[in-house]
Amino acid sequence: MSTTTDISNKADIRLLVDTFYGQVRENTLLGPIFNGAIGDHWPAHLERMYSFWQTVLFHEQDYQGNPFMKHVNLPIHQDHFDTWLKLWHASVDRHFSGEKATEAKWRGDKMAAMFISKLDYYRANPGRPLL
Ligand code: HEM
Repeated sequence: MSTTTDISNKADIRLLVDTFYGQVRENTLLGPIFNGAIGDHWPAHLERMYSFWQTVLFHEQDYQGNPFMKHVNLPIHQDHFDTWLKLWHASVDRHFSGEKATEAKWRGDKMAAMFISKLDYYRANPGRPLL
């Protein structure tokens, strides 16, 4: 029998996001990229990420923004996304199980795949917006 419960409220999202970015910051591949871009704005970044996942998982319009464009100029490739996903899945599994936990991992997978595909396009076609 499972000993963990599902993601069910904003406190759960905070725990998940805090766990994930705690791992990210210590990761030798991802840590320098995040710390370089975010500097001393971690509290603001975490607040945005709580809102983002609240919107994605619970359909509450808490987050507004254009996540992809924040990644366009970062030096990130497949191996960074593989590591991001490994840490994201591990953070979800560490605390939660159930429908929302599965969805959180699935959404991470889909958005990472979409980011990689769009990054490939932007790098191959500089100055030519997709839309
Ligand atoms: C290689 C993997 C990734 C790296 C290194 C990365 C890095 C970053 C960094 C440095 C920022 C802050 C940018 C800034 O404030 O200037 C950011 C923001 C963000 N990232 Fe990522 N990211 C990655 C993958 C993802 C994925 C897969 C998702 C979606 C599930 C995601 C969602 C977001 C969102 C929502 C923001 C906030 C955008 C805003 O401020 O409105 N990231 N990311």
